[in-house]
Amino acid sequence: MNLNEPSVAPLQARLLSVSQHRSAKMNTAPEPPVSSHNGRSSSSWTVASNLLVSFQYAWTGITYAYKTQRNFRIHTVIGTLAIGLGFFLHLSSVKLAVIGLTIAAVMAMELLNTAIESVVDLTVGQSYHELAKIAKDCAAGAVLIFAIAALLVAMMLLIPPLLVQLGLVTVGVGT
Ligand SMILES: Nc1ncnc2c1ncn2[C@@H]1O[C@H](COP(=O)(O)OP(=O)(O)OP(=O)(O)O)[C@@H](O)[C@H]1O
Repeated sequence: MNLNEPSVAPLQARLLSVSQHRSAKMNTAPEPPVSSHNGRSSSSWTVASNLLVSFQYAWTGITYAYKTQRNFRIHTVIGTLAIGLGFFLHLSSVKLAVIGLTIAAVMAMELLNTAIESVVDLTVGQSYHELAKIAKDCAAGAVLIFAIAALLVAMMLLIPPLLVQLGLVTVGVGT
């Protein structure tokens, strides 16, 4: 393909834009750990030998997402505040469970989004590909849907008893 053809110009511009975006992101987000793990270099890997090692791998993924993904940190903080508020308002255990599950679902979605982004980047690198865009946009859309649902759930379960607690509503709503 001749990259100087006029029809390729938009593609080149898009490629440059994505490349700049990736570079900017790489300046703010730490790269995955490259140090040795369990005595092995990061260029080798091993199947988890037991349940504890599996948990360690999972925890590594969670901490990686926390360190590198701003949205994951936001969800963590908001989720912690929502659960804390739920306890403060003496919500029933069922309502606390619903809030907890909803928050967990959002954070799990964010982890899957990060996983998909990593696999896409691993596959296409810095090059622009329409399927890479679709994969990343759909993964981001999935997170957005869950985040909106979590917000609605939290509003429905937390706001009525909060208004009662603040004395703004006197009827027995909520808890
Ligand atoms: N290789 C690619 N080819 C085409 N488009 C891409 C490519 N990489 C990223 N994009 C586009 O750029 C957007 C941002 O991609 P990026 O990998 O930076 O995600 P992000 O902004 O870090 O997302 P999140 O905030 O969910 O972590 C994607 O949603 C996609 O539209």
